[in-house]
Amino acid sequence: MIRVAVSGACGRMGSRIVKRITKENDMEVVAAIEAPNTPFKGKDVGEVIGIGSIGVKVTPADELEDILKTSKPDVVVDFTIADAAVNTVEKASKLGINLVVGTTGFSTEQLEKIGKDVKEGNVKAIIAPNMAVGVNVFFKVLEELAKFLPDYNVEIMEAHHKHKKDAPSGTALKALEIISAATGRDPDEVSVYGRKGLIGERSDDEIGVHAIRAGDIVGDHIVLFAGEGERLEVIHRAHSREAFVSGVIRALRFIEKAEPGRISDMKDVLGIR
Ligand SMILES: NC(=O)c1ccc[n+]([C@@H]2O[C@H](COP(=O)([O-])OP(=O)(O)OC[C@H]3O[C@@H](n4cnc5c(N)ncnc54)[C@H](O)[C@@H]3O)[C@@H](O)[C@H]2O)c1
Ligand SMILES: O=C(O)C1=N[C@H](C(=O)O)CCC1
Repeated sequence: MIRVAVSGACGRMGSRIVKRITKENDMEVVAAIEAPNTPFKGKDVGEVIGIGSIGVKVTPADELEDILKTSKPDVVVDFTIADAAVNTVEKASKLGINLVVGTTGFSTEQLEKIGKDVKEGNVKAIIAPNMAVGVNVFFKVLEELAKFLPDYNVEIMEAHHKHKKDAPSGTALKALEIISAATGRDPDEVSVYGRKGLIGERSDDEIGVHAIRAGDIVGDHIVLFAGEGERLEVIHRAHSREAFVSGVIRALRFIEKAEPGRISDMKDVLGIR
């Protein structure tokens, strides 16, 4: 039985992850962590998220270390916000607890600290900005297309719900990273985030990245490769957050096989080379 602690347990993703785990026969929720000021402290997380009591109470994040020591999870799943996830990784790594992290919006420095903590703790960690199987195939398609179309102009567009706090999406940034690497470009040099004013002609090297926030859009990503007289558009549309949750469940079943001390991603989980 895989013992799972969920951080962000009452959020859009965390609540769906808790709900799904309760339906699986090889895993169980042993801790539900929420924001330090959560109004749900001490309440049964199942009742909070509307599935009925599951016998696990909501714990505020300032008690994270204690609840990890007492609940003894095999894995901590984090779908929170960047600052919180950095703390989750630090505390879990020090306690030798494996990690599945879906949170996005990390700074470069935060990603470096996460990598350092995972290495020092020699824990197994699966960290991915998008856990949907289709998106990770989409990433592979982008890598191959970029190699065949190095001279085409690339624009990356993403659309998410109005509640999303970070922009552009972690998925869009990963697409930028993949295409840049496949075409020998430095993403920090070529990325252009939106455009406004008398900006002059577009350089061929630049990669546009554009974020739309509206309504209840679950998650759309469109990447276009535009050349002379034609363009290719690769599109992924998430219809439901269940696409991400299914990826989390796959990651939870994979993690025992992951390499300790390094950050694995969904390519490792899905066997995509
Ligand atoms: N990797 C993926 O497949 C994937 C899919 C969806 C969302 N995400 C990312 O997951 C994150 C959460 O998305 P969401 O839509 O669930 O957001 P959300 O705001 O609905 O949920 C976040 C939850 O974290 C809680 N929280 C805040 N600070 C905390 C702390 N210090 N400790 C514990 N919990 C804390 C909040 O109270 C909230 O309940 C975002 O970064 C988003 O980009 C990733
Ligand atoms: O709902 C969100 O927030 C999502 N964020 C991920 C990202 O930032 O790439 C993708 C899935 C949805």
